[in-house]
Amino acid sequence: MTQLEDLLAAWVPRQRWFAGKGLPVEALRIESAHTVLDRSDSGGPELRILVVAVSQRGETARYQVLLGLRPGTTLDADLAHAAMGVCAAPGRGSGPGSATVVAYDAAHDAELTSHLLARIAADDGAGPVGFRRIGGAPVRTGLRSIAMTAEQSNTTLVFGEEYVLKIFRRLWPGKNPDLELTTELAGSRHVAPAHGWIEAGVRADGAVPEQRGTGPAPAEGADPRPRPGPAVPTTLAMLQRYLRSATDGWVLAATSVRDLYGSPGAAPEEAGGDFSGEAARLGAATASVHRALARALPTDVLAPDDVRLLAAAMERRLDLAVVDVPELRPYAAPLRAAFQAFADLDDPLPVQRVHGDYHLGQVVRTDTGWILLDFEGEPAAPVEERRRLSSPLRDVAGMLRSFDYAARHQLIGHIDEEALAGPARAWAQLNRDAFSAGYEDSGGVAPEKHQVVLRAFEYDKAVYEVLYEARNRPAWLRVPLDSIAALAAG
Ligand SMILES: Nc1ncnc2c1ncn2[C@@H]1O[C@H](COP(=O)(O)OP(=O)(O)O)[C@@H](O)[C@H]1O
Ligand SMILES: O=P(O)(O)O[C@H]1O[C@H](CO)[C@@H](O[C@H]2O[C@H](CO)[C@@H](O)[C@H](O)[C@H]2O)[C@H](O)[C@H]1O
Repeated sequence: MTQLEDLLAAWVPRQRWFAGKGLPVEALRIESAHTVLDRSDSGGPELRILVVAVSQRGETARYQVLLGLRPGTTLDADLAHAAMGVCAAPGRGSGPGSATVVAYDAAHDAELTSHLLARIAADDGAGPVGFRRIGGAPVRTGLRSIAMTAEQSNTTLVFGEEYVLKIFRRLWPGKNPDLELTTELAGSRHVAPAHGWIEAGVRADGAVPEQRGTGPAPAEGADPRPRPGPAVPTTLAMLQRYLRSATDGWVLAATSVRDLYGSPGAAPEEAGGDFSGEAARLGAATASVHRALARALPTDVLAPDDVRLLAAAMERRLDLAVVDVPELRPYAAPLRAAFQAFADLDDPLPVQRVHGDYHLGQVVRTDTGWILLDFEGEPAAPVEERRRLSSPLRDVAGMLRSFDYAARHQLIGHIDEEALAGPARAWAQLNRDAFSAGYEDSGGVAPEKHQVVLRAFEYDKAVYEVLYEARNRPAWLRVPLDSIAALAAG
């Protein structure tokens, strides 16, 4: 490993966006490095876009790192928190007398990120990294960026009060579904318009060389790891309009819950921060986006045999989750029964492109209504799976789970936990019902008429959440586990 790879091997696994938490890193390698800016000749900074391949449990995942390099051994105080460490200037030899640089996360360096915006504005598609602008409207440049501090799977930079640049961290070859669906939904009043993107060739893993079963025996000494396949044009970042008046749906819902918990004896619809009107409007916005997706992109109807395969995949995910999170084991039987009931329905299932990771943190309330964000799908799922057509009820189930999350998460460690369990249930039920009614009234299917399908999707999401929390926020593991326990009991 180079000195820089050593620094990255210590830094990458500590980042919020690193998806492989909890598993040892077997190897880390810089797979490609693209120079966006090089002022090193005059003692200035460099900006490089790195694709870093990280191997864990024999599988390779690729991550994007915006690498800043500055000469010397220290950074100014405003960048110190972004430092990875000191190394010999990469690519310029490491012998005596070679230059020493500080490597750091350039997402925090507004001087460097301004070049990303300028290149998108110039629609500069000439080099190995394509900077593309959407449509004829100019993109404003010269704006300073600030990295958002939200708990995120990616990194979002806010430029002035005009744009956000979402830097995709885990890279999957091809067009990112967030860019794909956001551009397909251009014109929807529930989606923030995209203004451009950045892309570069990223390798996918090819086939594993050795053949099992009937294939020819592997050559002696053959490397059993998957060989990198050809480079595929891959989205690295998306530029989108910044929604100035946006308030996170999660924050609004959590405020309403807090208000209820602070009003002993009040019913959720009577407490000052009643959220049910917003929940109904959110249901309507969701139905509107589902309709727009169905108009713009292919739809299909799954035959009962394919529905059974879907249910079997849910069971498989459960089996894997039980191995990683043994606390799930007591509920495995009722979860399995729900998936089986879905398989036994013997009904065709209409499918289309959907959001795929729908929850209150993916929607913001603006002065013009609810806006849906982040059409990337579940960050941990392979991209082919995330592009697959699915039932819109999957998104409905995701949001219903989120009402449950909003109601329960403040119970953890609350001194009145027992007394508040009832109000928490009532809050979740009121908002689940309001969302479902808004969804149906705006032309979506009636969720309550599809209980078996909905329950299977809700359980599947809850199993995903158990794994997500175990890996990312163990203190929250109780939230989905308690929901599963309650669902299983009812
Ligand atoms: N266009 C935007 N305008 C204002 N805030 C935004 C915008 N896009 C994202 N955000 C904020 O950033 C948060 C994270 O964005 P998201 O796209 O969900 O990133 P991630 O996939 O990393 O979770 C959102 O919950 C929202 O609060
Ligand atoms: O927003 P992301 O794409 O990063 O989604 C991941 O992280 C979410 C948490 O930030 C996680 O959502 C879970 O917690 C939310 C509250 O923080 C809650 O609203 C959701 O209902 C719950 O699923 C999401 O599952 C994960 O993919």
